[in-house]
Amino acid sequence: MENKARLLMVGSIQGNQQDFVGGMEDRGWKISPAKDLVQATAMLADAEHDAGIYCLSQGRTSDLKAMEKMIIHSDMEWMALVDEAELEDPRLCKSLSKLFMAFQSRPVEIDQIDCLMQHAAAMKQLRKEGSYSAPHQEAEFEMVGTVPVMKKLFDTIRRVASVDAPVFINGESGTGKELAARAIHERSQRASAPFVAVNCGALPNNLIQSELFGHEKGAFTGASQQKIGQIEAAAGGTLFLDEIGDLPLELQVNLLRFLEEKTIQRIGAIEEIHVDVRVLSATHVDLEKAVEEGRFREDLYHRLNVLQVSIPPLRERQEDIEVLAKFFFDKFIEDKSTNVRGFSQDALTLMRQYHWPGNIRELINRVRRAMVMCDQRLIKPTDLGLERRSSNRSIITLEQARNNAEKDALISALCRNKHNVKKAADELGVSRVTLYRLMEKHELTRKGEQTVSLSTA
Ligand SMILES: Nc1ncnc2c1ncn2[C@@H]1O[C@H](COP(=O)(O)OP(=O)(O)OP(=O)(O)O)[C@@H](O)[C@H]1O
Repeated sequence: MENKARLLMVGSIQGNQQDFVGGMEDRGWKISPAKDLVQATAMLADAEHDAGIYCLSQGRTSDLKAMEKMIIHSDMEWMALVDEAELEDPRLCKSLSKLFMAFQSRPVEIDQIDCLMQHAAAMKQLRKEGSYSAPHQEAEFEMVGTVPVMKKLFDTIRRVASVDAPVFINGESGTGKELAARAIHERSQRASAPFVAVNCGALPNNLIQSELFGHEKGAFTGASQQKIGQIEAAAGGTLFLDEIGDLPLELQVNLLRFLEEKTIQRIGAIEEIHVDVRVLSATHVDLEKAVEEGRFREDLYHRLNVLQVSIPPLRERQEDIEVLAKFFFDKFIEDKSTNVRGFSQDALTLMRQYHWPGNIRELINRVRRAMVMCDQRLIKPTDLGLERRSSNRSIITLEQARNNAEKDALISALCRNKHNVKKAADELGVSRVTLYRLMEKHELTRKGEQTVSLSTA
């Protein structure tokens, strides 16, 4: 009896309720009947249920808001039982399509209800297993990636973390440079000391000196207090200088001196202070070009660029787009009461085709937006607010278009089949050997069984 799946039944089927309950129990269900929403909410708080059936009673559509609230918070799938006439109410139809996995018009079809509710219970089970198999997703500073280039990046991060030399991180805006810097710090011997990030491009020139080096009381007009600079604040730990290319030339000299001598002088101070800090820096501009053009000191460039970490743009990590989108979806679903269950195939295809100029930061915002905009169970392309690639990308040849389509089809089949090559090949109607050849052609990973992630928490 205890192992029976639990079905919460709200309201009355308006037929022979006893027969229905008996029939469902014969089919292996344990029914918890609730006469109204208040009782149902209390029962949900009291015990875990596997699925729900909501019996609407005519003239009670005023309860829609309360019903929506209960269903959204219930963490399981529901079906509705309605009278044909009720389907004429557009508000009710909207709620049905948004909140329920299915509905049935009276009179009841018990076998069909049993079948639907079994699907519902299976979905709940699947979600539960999914969340248990990915405990790493709770880590605080976490980099998700499955493609070979990301695995290489994780390996580089691990290696540079174990050495105490300056690291130069380069990558487009929003690719994860700061996250990589934190990952290096968290994995280094300095992990228990502070990690201080300074965006050199965000501060006006006259403030950067005092921000980095600090000042003494009365050092300049307005310096009413002594101020510890960010370099000193990072003592013993790591200083991350983002947008280093924006550092004014006169400050580049001071930074170079600090890197060479490991001492700083607060503005207005006489003595020098020894500070032990590891410097990581990053830029999304071409620093070599800045050196050539005389905007960045060559000696400082070489000082900062002892070890390098390069982060590829998202559009070059096509296989990761879906993984990341789902990763952020799962993350946000925890803090939002939403009935959205995931992405439609069309939305996933569009995401793979999109150019992602803002990289992962943009992906995060698109997923957030889509979860708010979505009024159905699966996110649609329009919810993402992305333009089709064809409208904002350059002209491509027919061969490139074929190649792109082929790659998209491979990625979709592999993702759908959890990287089981045999199943993906069957689905695509090719042999395993052909699929391997095509994967090699498109540089797709063979061992994508699990998401590789670098967790620094
Ligand atoms: N591989 C990844 N896995 C999960 N989240 C990521 C990954 N890379 C970046 N992010 C997230 O994307 C966002 C942008 O990352 P981050 O700020 O590190 O980028 P950035 O390259 O430093 O950006 P900018 O150039 O604008 O300073 C952050 O919320 C970060 O947590």
